[in-house]
Amino acid sequence: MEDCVVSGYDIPKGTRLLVNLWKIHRDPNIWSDPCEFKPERFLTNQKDIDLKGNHFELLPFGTGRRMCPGVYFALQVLPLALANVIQQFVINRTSNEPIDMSESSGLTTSKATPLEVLLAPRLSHQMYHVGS
Ligand code: HEM
Repeated sequence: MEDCVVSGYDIPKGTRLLVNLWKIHRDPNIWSDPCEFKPERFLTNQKDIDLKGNHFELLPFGTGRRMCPGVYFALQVLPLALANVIQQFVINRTSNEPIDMSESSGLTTSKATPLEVLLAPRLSHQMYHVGS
């Protein structure tokens, strides 16, 4: 390792650098309304974005040689798991209050206020049979 310069900043060798993905993922030069929950952006103007570490404006799985080795597994399983929940349950809110989207701080970001929902079976009860 050697001393280096990143974007004009002198970085001595041995420095531990943490990349602030929260900031990158809310860069207003890339994302319109960066703090708004707009999943449809990935079906429209950002539909060609690559999640696998090649487009540095969105790095949910990291990038480079230490990026997440579970990326392909996660991308296969997550839509299946979500589709199963949506297919099998009617999901309702417990109140009509606007959803509090504020975030807690930490190494990873989660909702400051948990979202409470009610799940009701959508299918006939035989469809939920598990075990022997
Ligand atoms: C939505 C699901 C997931 C997300 C968003 C995610 C995200 C990440 C991120 C951001 C890293 C750090 C990459 C870096 O340091 O640059 C990581 C590392 C890692 N992930 Fe995932 N991950 C997910 C699912 C999984 C799954 C399903 C597995 C295993 C089956 C997995 C196994 C690992 C391992 C072993 C590392 C450490 C890699 C290393 O340090 O070399 N992840 N993941």
